[in-house]
Amino acid sequence: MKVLGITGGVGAGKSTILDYLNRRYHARIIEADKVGHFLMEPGQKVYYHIVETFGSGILRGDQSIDRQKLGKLVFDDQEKLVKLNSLVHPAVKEYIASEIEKERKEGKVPFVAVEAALLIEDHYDTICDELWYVYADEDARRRRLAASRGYTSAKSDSIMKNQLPDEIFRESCQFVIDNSSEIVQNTYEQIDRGLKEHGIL
Ligand SMILES: CC(C)(COP(=O)(O)OP(=O)(O)OC[C@H]1O[C@@H](n2cnc3c(N)ncnc32)[C@H](O)[C@@H]1O)[C@@H](O)C(=O)NCCC(=O)NCCS
Ligand SMILES: Nc1ncnc2c1ncn2[C@@H]1O[C@H](COP(=O)(O)OP(=O)(O)OP(=O)(O)O)[C@@H](O)[C@H]1O
Repeated sequence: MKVLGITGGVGAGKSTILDYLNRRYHARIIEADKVGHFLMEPGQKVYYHIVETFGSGILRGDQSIDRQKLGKLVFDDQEKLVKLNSLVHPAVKEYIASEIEKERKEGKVPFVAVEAALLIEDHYDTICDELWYVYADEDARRRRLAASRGYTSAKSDSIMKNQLPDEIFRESCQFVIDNSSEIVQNTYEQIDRGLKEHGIL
C-alpha cells in the first residue's frame, strides 16, 4: 500500500484533488489541517498547551479555541507561528503515522493520500512514498479563496508569505499537478496519468 503526500500553497487545490482521489479511486484521505483542528479541541492533545502559550484571549465563550483569532495572531508574527507549529506539528504527524499503520494492517484501501501545505518542512517524505506538488498561479488562488472562504487578498498574502516558494516545492516533489485551469477535468487527467506512471495503484 503506497502513501502519497499531496502538498502546495494555500488555495492551490489540494483538498479538491484529495476529494477526487477518494471518489474515483477509493483512497483513504487524511487532511493534516483537519487533524490539527481536531487535536486543538478542548480535551484533545494540544489544546491545553496552546491555551497556556497564547492565553485565554484566544478562547470562545464555550472554551473552544477561536482559530480565526489565533490565525490573525500567528500569521502576522513569525515567532508565534513557529511556536504554534512546534506544539501542533509533532502531534499531527504522530496521529497521521498511526492512521497509516492502521490502514496497512487492515489492507482494505488501494493507497493513502495525506494532504498538507507543510509536508516538506515537516519531513513527511519519511512516511510518504512520494510527494506531489499542486500548483496554481497566485492570482487564481487569491480569487478562489476570496470566492469560497471570503479571504481578503491581505489574508491570502499573510498565509502565502509563510509558505515555501514555488521553486522549492518543485525541487522537493516527484510530480507536479497544474491546477490553474478552471476546467477541473484537466487536473483530474494529470492525476490519472501520475497514478499510473508512478505505480501508485
Ligand atoms: C492558525 C490556525 C489556527 C488557523 O486556523 P483556520 O481554521 O483559520 O485555518 P486553516 O487551519 O484552515 O488554515 C488555512 C490555511 O493556512 C495554511 N496554514 C495553516 N497553518 C500553517 C502554518 N503553520 N504555516 C503555513 N501555512 C499554514 C494552510 O494552507 C491552510 O490550509 C491553524 O491553521 C493552525 O493551527 N495552524 C498551525 C498548525 C498547522 O500548521 N496546521 C496545518 C498542518 S498540521
Ligand atoms: N481547477 C479549479 N477551478 C476552479 N476552482 C477550483 C479549482 N480547484 C480548486 N478550486 C476551488 O478553489 C478553492 C480552494 O481549493 P482547495 O480548498 O482544494 O485548496 P487547498 O489547497 O486545499 O487549500 P488549503 O491550503 O487552504 O487547504 C475551493 O473553493 C475549490 O473548490
